[in-house]
Amino acid sequence: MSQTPETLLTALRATPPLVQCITNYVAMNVAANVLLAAGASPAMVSDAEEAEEFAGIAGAVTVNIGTLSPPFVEGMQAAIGGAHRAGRPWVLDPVACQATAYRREVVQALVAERPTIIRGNASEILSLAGETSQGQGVDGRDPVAAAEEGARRLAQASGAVIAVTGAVDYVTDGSRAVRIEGGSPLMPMNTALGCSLTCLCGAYAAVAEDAFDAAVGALAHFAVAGTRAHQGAAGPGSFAPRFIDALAAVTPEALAGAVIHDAAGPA
Ligand SMILES: Nc1ncnc2c1ncn2[C@@H]1O[C@H](COP(=O)(O)OP(=O)(O)OP(=O)(O)O)[C@@H](O)[C@H]1O
Ligand SMILES: Cc1ncsc1CCO
Ligand SMILES: [Mg+2]
Repeated sequence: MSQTPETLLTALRATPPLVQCITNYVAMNVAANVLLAAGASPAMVSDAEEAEEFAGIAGAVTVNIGTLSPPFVEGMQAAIGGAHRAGRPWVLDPVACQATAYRREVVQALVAERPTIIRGNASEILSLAGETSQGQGVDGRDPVAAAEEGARRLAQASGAVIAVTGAVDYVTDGSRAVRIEGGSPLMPMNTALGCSLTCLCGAYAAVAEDAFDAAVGALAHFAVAGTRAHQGAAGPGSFAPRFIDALAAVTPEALAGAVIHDAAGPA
C-alpha cells in the first residue's frame, strides 16, 4: 500500500532523519537550510576518509556531481558502499551530466551503483536516457514532457525511481507514474534548489517504505511550499527566504492538497 506525502511528512517530523549529503560547493549551505526547514537533519560529509563510516549511521545518502573532482568521486564511492552495506537508500543528482566527457563517464559509473532515486532536470534525464538534450551547463532547457518516455526507460534499465523536475514534475518507477503541479517560476532563478530537492528526496526515502512514494512526497513538499512562497514575492531574492519559511510551515495536512495526477496511462 502506498504512503501519502501527508503520512511521510508526519513520520519525518516525528523522527528527523540524518541525511548524508555529498553535494556541490554552491548547494551545501542552501541544501542544509532546506533540510532543516523541512524537518530533517543534514550532514555535508564527503571525504573518503570518513564517508563510508558516516553512511553507516545515516538514514540516507545523497550524491551530487555539480562541482565534480576526483576527491569528490572517491568520497561518493565510499559513501555509496556504506549505504549499500547498511541497507540504506541513496539518491543521485546528475548535475550537467551532458556537459563533459568526465561527467558522462562518472555519472554512468554512479548509475551502475544502483541509486534508489535519480532526481534531475529534464535535460539531465534526457541525457542519461541516451537522448540529445538542450541543457546549458547546470540549467535545464528541455520541457519535462520531452523526458517522460526516457525517464520510464531509464527507470526500467537502472532500477531507480526517476524524478524529473521543471514546471510540472514527473516521477516514475518504470510502471507507476505521476505528474506534480505547483512550485514557482522563481525557483529555477534560485541556484541549487534542485540540488536541495535531491537532498530532501533522501530525507523522505529514509522514512519511507517505497522509493516512489518518497520521491513523490519530497516533490510535493517543494511544490506546495513553492506555490505559497510565490505569493507576495517581488522576485527571486525575496522568494528565497519565503521558500525556507514555507518549507517549515507546510503541515502534513497541507501536503494532502498537493496537485498530483496519475500519469501511468495514456496522456
Ligand atoms: N517553471 C517552473 N514552475 C514551477 N516550479 C518550477 C519551475 N521550474 C522548476 N520548478 C521547481 O523547482 C525545483 C527545482 O527544479 P529544477 O528543475 O529547477 O532543478 P535543477 O535544474 O536541478 O536546479 P539546480 O541545478 O539549480 O539545483 C523543483 O521543485 C521544480 O518543480
Ligand atoms: C551553479 C552551479 N554550478 C555547479 S553546481 C551548481 C548548482 C546548481 O546546480
Ligand atoms: Mg540540478
